[in-house]
Amino acid sequence: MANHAVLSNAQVLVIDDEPDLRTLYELTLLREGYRVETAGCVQEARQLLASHSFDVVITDMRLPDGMGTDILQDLKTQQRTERCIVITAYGSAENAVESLKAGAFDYQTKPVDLKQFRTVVASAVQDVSPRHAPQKTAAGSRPPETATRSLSGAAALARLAGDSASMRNVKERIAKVARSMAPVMIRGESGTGKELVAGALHANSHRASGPWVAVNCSAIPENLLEAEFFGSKKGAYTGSTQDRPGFFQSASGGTLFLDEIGDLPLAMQSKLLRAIQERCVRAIGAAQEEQVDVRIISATHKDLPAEVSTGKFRQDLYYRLNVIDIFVPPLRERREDLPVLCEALLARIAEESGMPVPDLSEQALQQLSTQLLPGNVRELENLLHRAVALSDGEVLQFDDLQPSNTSPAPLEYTPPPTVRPFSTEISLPTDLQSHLDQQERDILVQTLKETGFNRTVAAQRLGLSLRQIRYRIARLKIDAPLSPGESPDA
Ligand SMILES: Nc1ncnc2c1ncn2[C@@H]1O[C@H](COP(=O)(O)OP(=O)(O)OP(=O)(O)O)[C@@H](O)[C@H]1O
Repeated sequence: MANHAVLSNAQVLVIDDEPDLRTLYELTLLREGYRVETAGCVQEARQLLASHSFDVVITDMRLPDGMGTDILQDLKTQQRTERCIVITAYGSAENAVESLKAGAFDYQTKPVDLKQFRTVVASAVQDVSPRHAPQKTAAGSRPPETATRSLSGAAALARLAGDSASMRNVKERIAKVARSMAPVMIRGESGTGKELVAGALHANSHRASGPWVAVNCSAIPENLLEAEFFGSKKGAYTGSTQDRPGFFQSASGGTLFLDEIGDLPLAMQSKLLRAIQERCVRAIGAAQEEQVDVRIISATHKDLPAEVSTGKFRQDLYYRLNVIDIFVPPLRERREDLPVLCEALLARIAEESGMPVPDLSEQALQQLSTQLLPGNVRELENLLHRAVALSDGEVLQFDDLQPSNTSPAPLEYTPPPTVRPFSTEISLPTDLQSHLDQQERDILVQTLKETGFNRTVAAQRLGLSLRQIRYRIARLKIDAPLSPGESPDA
């Protein structure tokens, strides 16, 4: 019986040169309620595609007059909306990866498992189903379901603040690859926003209404990894009183985000590879394997090719996960994003704490731009959080902002004009506050002496207001005579 009655008029094109297989696929799809047409070679397929559009195209990789990737290429250059599923020979990982890179929605390996085949076609059809949904809206406008979905996808992209060329690239790439099944690997330093990128990929995919399961691989004790990933059955080990789904089962129909993938131990890497290749997992204590339909997005701050070459990361798993690669640049390479990032982060902080959005003065922004921020956007967020918590007015100050010298200055860092980065080679004081107080006192005393103890002129020289310099003189207990005409309690 068809599971997808509502989508029953979806049109599928099957391309395979083996008549038996063609018939098998055709019958399977007809029983699901789809309308099916078939072709035995590239040329025949092109004729059908030229005559009308389909929802899904399923093509064998090797065809008598060309390759399945030729069809993919056609669809791409003609900017057609058909989702393409490529069927590759068993064990031919390169072909599978190649077709995903070329824009295939998904692939299946031979011999095709019909249950899996139906699931994959159903997700591909669902992805394009709005065209077939009852058109309740005005011609040209989107049916409600798609509108909501694309809105949340757009919102997820908008959450990624930044207008620099590199961030625009990242966003374009997200929009481009979100809707395929291809695994994506996100690289970037800690705190650059990799998880936000992963979330935007999910929100813009056809799985947006499915589950989103984010896992920090480095946070799970090694002996629990298998149970956490693949689940466990009741009684599988002492104390397991009920069946527990693993990450794969929980993410079924959605996206599994594997953060810090580089920290996964080798033994677990092999198990993960198998699960990805076979699309099956076996819960601990289970007799049977179960099929899982998840899209994998992984992230790492490590140099995984280097880990591969030292044998710490499996090369085959690396290739499986890294079909599509997205690099999130560090903040120091997109300093121009600082103002809009601050604005977005402050708006978020204010919303979370139910307070009005504080203003960031030019001066405060200047102060921030002197920071190296090796912790990237997370560090910036923490600084802003602190400033908001400590500020008493609506305009933020960073009175005690210190140079970030916790990690070496990156070589390619170019400071913005007029702002000098702090040297990382200063000798570090043991008591920072008294060290800074002493420096401030020396500067004030020297300026006061040079201006004949005229506080107004000294303040002007140092870019302070009269009130500020008076406050500092008092705080640092500087013994300065009053300037002529100045009242002691002014
Ligand atoms: N472009 C951005 N716009 C707005 N907020 C951002 C942006 N990039 C990162 N953030 C915020 O910075 C914090 C860190 O981001 P995220 O957790 O995505 O980084 P990450 O690269 O995954 O870090 P890690 O490698 O340490 O897991 C989050 O609170 C996130 O919301």
